[in-house]
Amino acid sequence: MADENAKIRARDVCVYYGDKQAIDHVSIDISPDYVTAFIGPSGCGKSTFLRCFNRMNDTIPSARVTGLIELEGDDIHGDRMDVVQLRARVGMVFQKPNPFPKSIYENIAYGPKIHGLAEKKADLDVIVERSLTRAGLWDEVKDRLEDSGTALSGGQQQRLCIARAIAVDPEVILMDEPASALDPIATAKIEELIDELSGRYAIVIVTHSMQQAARVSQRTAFFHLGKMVEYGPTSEIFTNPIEERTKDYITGRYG
Ligand SMILES: Nc1ncnc2c1ncn2[C@@H]1O[C@H](COP(=O)(O)OP(=O)(O)OP(=O)(O)O)[C@@H](O)[C@H]1O
Repeated sequence: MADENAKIRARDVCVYYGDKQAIDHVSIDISPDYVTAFIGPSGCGKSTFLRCFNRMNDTIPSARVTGLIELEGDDIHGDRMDVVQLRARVGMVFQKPNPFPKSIYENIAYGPKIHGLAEKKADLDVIVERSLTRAGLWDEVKDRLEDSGTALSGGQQQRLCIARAIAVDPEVILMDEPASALDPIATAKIEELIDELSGRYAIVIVTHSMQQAARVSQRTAFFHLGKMVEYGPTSEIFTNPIEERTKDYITGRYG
């Protein structure tokens, strides 16, 4: 399972909410060479584990994370790790699009400004155009950059959120069911976008849809009751799983 190109290395990660254990000794490498999908029945811990990678569980008072997580060899829980910086390097896209109640331009420009990535307005303009172009949204919004981000359609808002994550030059993008609130056409656009972004960024996607996991990912991790039961190439997980629990899930016996 060790991957020499790994951006993130997680080893023996456990997560507890108070006394309740939600993740039980999970180890995985996350590489930019492929899109990784986390699948499994509701409540198995997919989102909890995903949130470990940029310390989003820190925002939940009862949550406690143990084990080792490294980003490019640096312990993300180490004293030298700046959490704001970490969350720029490991960006996140949520289930429900959550643009800031600001203009389309400001939604993208805000991160680069606070991270000091642009000195002049002209530099910011370049970042805004590049990020929106990469997120497949530029042509749709280039004439209305001053309109509010919240005035866009749901699918456009989600691509705006992806552009916002891209704008601060992340190494990893975490996506927690990014298309579950979208219609099939908007979903297809997000899936195309994931395909285009893969290779440039290490992408991890939590999804309830096995069809979506099969379409967008090259590696799949199947979770059950807080454990990572099986991990491997997506095609093998879906056609020739080793574990009985994986077989039961993908054949629809539970979940
Ligand atoms: N903030 C929280 N406080 C307490 N328990 C939580 C919290 N968030 C999640 N849990 C519990 O941790 C376990 C894993 O939840 P998690 O949301 O990570 O699962 P999931 O696989 O992503 O589920 P779903 O597919 O339904 O989103 C569940 O038992 C859930 O009830």
